[in-house]
This record gives sequence, C-alpha cells and structure tokens, in this order.
Amino acid sequence: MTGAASLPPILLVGCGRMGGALLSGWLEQGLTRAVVVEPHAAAAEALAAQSAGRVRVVPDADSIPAGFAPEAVVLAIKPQEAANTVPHYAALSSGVVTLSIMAGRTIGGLHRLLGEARAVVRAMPNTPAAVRQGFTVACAGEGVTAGQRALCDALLGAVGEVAWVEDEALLDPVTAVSGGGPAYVFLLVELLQRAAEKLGIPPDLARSMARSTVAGSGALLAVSRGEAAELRQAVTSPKGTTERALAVLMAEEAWPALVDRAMAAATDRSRELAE
Ligand SMILES: NC(=O)C1=CN([C@@H]2O[C@H](COP(=O)(O)OP(=O)(O)OC[C@H]3O[C@@H](n4cnc5c(N)ncnc54)[C@H](OP(=O)(O)O)[C@@H]3O)[C@@H](O)[C@H]2O)C=CC1
Ligand SMILES: O=C(O)[C@@H]1CCC=N1
Repeated sequence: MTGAASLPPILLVGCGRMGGALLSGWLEQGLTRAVVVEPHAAAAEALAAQSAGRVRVVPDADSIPAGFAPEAVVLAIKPQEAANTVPHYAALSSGVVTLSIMAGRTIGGLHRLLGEARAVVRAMPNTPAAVRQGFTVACAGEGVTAGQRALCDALLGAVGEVAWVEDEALLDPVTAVSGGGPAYVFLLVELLQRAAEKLGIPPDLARSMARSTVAGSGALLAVSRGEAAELRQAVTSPKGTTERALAVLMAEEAWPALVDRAMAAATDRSRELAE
C-alpha cells in the first residue's frame, strides 16, 4: 500500500454517502489537494468546512480549475448517472487511473464511456468506511500499472480493508454480500427491536438492547480468531432458550433459503446495472 502522506491530487466525482466517507478518510490520511464535483449544495458546504481549504468543490465537470491534473479520477456517482456523466471526464482520465465504486458498472462499460486506453479499477466498498472499518473488494482492468493499483489500494485502504480479485465477475456477488451487507445487519437491529417491543419491552429499552447486541457482537467477532459458528455455539446452551430461537431461524426454508434468495436477487440487480 502507498504511504498515506504520498496521496497525490485526486478528482472525486460524486460526494454522497460513499464518496464522502472515502474523502474524509483521505483527508484524515493527509490528502492535500483534491477537486470534488458535487452538485448537491449541502454536501458541498459540509465538505468545504471539513477540508480547511484542501478540497475545492465544484458543481460540474466544466467548473474544474484549468490546470488541475489529478493522478486518480474516482467515480462515486450512482450507476444510473454514469452514461451521462462519465464521458465528461474522458480527457482528465487520460494517462491516470479511474477508480469506480459504482455498483454493476463494468470495466468494459467504463472503457466505452472513457476510451478504450483508459486504466480502470472497479471496486466495491461498504459504508463502515465512514468509521474506517470498511471492506472493499477491487479488480484492476487491463493496462492498470502496478503504481496505479498501489494508489487505488491506498485510496481504498484509507477507509478499511482491501481485497483484490482477478475475476471481475465476482464483483456482482461481492456487491450483494459486502457492499449491501451493512443494510442487512441494520435490518436485523430493526427487527430485533420490533420483536422486543411486541414482547412487552418498553421502546427505549428495546432500542438499546437491539443496537448494543448487534454492535457488541460485531466487536466480539472482530477480535475473535475462531469462526462465527463457534461464537454462535457459545451462546447456545443445550436445551436452552437460544436453541429454540435458532431452530426457527435455521430451518431450511427460513434464513438459509431467504439469505440465498436475497443475495441472488442483489447479484442479479448488480448485473442489470452493468450498462
Ligand atoms: N451507499 C452504499 O452503501 C454504497 C454505494 N456504492 C456505490 O457508490 C455510488 C454512490 O452511492 P451513494 O454514495 O450511496 O449515493 P449518493 O446519492 O449518496 O451519492 C451520489 C452523489 O453524487 C451526486 N451527483 C449526482 N449527479 C452528479 C454528477 N453529474 N456529478 C457529480 N456528482 C453527482 C449526488 O448529488 P444529488 O444528491 O444532488 O443527486 C450525490 O451527492 C453508487 O454508484 C453506489 O452503487 C458502493 C458501495 C456501497
Ligand atoms: O444498493 C446499492 O445499489 C449500493 C451498492 C451496494 C450498496 N449500496
């Protein structure tokens, strides 16, 4: 991974939830010069305050200061905006690496929008990036140099762990599982809270219980060397209460089948977003 202090000038296109999380990680790591294209006024104002002059926010590609020469163009807009937006960055992406975090959008599709000769890395981070606990899977397209890959590794590594794969097709199931994964965990919190309330627990207590249980379990998992199944078994006393709940959740037609179906649906959607 490239040293944090060596982060070169970056152009970030789209500074919403994911782009903003990445940028704050880069700023924390000492990024000194970036231009952010972000038409959303509130997000742009927050950024300007956070960056103490290191980031210039502009509303569109035409407003990028003349002479700004980024070493990476990071695409963090929605996949549905790619066709109209990405071609505006064809000139700036020439000779540098383009790092896309857009769901579904393929390296080949980005080559068609930017020009075949462009160096493109496709990556899928997740929102724990906001607290530097993200997990990103990345894939480098043809022609990406070792230096460009190291730069992308540094940019993604600023917000958490990075794993690289050779097979780009894996990015679709990755998007389903780790890209969207935080949403499923937060849904579990919501459902635990709702069930607790239905069982008569006051809402405030139900909320605290559900949040702390999931956050604490995540913290325990993070420091554990063993498998998740072992942590589950450590809670499950023989003939006890958890065993009864797990018999419901782990029935083949329950969570095992539902999670398979949900991940397949998200994977299919990622493939649909390709063009
Ligand atoms: N959210 C997540 O958990 C993850 C998202 N991703 C990917 O990251 C990308 C961004 O997602 P997310 O951050 O959630 O979305 P957001 O909507 O929060 O961020 C996108 C931002 O881009 C801005 N924008 C719209 N059009 C343009 C444009 N032409 N030029 C520059 N900026 C523009 C939007 O402004 P406005 O609101 O005004 O339209 C918005 O602020 C998506 O492609 C998504 O697939 C990847 C991993 C996880
Ligand atoms: O829901 C989405 O499409 C994006 C990609 C992964 C997480 N959020």
